[in-house]
Amino acid sequence: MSDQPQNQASLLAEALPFMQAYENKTVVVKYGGHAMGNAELGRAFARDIALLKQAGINPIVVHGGGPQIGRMLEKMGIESRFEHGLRVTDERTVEIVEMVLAGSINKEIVALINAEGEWAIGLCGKDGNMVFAEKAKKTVVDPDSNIERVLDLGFVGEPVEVDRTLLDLLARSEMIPVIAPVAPGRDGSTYNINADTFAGAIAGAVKAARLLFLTDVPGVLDKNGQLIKELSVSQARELIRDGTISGGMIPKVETCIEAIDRGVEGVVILNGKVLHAVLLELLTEHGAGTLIVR
Ligand SMILES: Nc1ncnc2c1ncn2[C@@H]1O[C@H](COP(=O)(O)OP(=O)(O)O)[C@@H](O)[C@H]1O
Ligand SMILES: CC(=O)N[C@@H](CCC(=O)OP(=O)(O)O)C(=O)O
Repeated sequence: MSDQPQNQASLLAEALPFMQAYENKTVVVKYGGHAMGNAELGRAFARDIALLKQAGINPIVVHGGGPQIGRMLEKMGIESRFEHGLRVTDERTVEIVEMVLAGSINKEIVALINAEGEWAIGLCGKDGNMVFAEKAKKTVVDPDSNIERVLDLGFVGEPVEVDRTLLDLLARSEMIPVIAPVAPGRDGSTYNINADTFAGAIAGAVKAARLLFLTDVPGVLDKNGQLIKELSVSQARELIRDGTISGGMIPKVETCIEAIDRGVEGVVILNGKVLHAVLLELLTEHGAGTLIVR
């Protein structure tokens, strides 16, 4: 029976080689807005992050909050509009985005990790000059006419500079950074950055051993809704082109490709609605989800 003490101890012992492999390495965990919202899952996520830190691994949490921003915008009577998986962000919207992401959601996650006895610190790209952004220059090809057009997404940014000074300092401390995907521009504006893109930039800058994307689906699904366990960069590009990968999965997969190009060792998209998804993926044989490889 799995609840026998020896079985529980065996499970713990199974983690040892994985802990050794990740010791002193950085793992960036992107906690998506769709994976949040359930108290038990939230506590399990926080405990996983706390356990990684205790095991001598360096976790960095980057969080999203798309659905939560959507709900707040709705309350304020502002319509949400997405293009290519990115929220079209005007001046009023960016204020709300910053309030929801760097305010309430960020502090909720910090509180959850601290409740597990650790020292989380809530940040956004503005803190410690960590991330600077520029207005996103997204182009899309219209599938009917094959003509390329530039999207004007307002205050949507792309990270262009990441300074790892603060992150390196925190890695040597007891602190666990929890980062909201909002960053300043050199032009003085505040930019709303897709949390996947932001996590990829952070993971690339610190040369993370692993970048995990916790979302609300088991991974990348094929046309028949079946999980694709491993996906090469060229296969992933084809699935975006033919529309199998759509919506919020597009920036996620594009980020995976860029992160691999920047030297991140492994990138996994997995279901954050599974209890202890992070520990299962990193410290057991039972990793699930889609692994993106070169
Ligand atoms: N091929 C695909 N495989 C899996 N999910 C997909 C695919 N294409 C589109 N999606 C959508 O992408 C969503 C995940 O992205 P997103 O909504 O941005 O999540 P998160 O908030 O976790 O970042 C899934 O819930 C699903 O609706
Ligand atoms: C530009 C852009 O789209 N920004 C996102 C930022 C939050 C996010 O990415 O949250 P999830 O990871 O939960 O989707 C937004 O405004 O919704």
